[in-house]
Amino acid sequence: MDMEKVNSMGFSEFVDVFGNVIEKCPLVAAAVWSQRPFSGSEDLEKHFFDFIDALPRSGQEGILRCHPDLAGRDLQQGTLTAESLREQSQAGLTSLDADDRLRLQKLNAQYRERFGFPFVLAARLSDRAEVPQELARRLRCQPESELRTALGEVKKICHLRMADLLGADAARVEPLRG
Ligand SMILES: NC(=O)N[C@H]1NC(=O)NC1=O
Repeated sequence: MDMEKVNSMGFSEFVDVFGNVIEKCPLVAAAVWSQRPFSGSEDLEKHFFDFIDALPRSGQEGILRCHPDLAGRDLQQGTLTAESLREQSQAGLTSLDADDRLRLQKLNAQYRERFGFPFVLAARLSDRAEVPQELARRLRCQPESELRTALGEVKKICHLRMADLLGADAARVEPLRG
């Protein structure tokens, strides 16, 4: 999909296409639509990131809370979004044995108890061995820095989902840097 096509989208189509680049937060796409035209994929992405950065802490925590746990209840119940299922599957989290699943669920619960929001990690950039290690490491971080880390992961997830939607066409319209 090229940027000309993106810039020509009406509101409903834009929200349909980009509504889940931030998990279960179509409001972000709804707000970004009014910023068009976009000069390229980086510009489009920057509007999503700027919106998140400008939110008060309660809004940023709200975005984190829209994310399903990794290897959690939504996966067991088959209620993940298509994007999240694909990401968790790529990281090998859909084929954990019962012990590993329980271990991750306990760590997820400890994390939520400590920080008040779920552990968020770009699963496609990780794997089933790394996820619990990273979770255990981040459990020891300070709340302020952990909020920033978690939002950084939301942005990585957004970047990858956007790249899936835009493909190479959008990259081609980016200005060359010399
Ligand atoms: N909890 C959490 O990180 N969930 C997200 N991570 C990811 O890659 N996809 C998700 O849904």
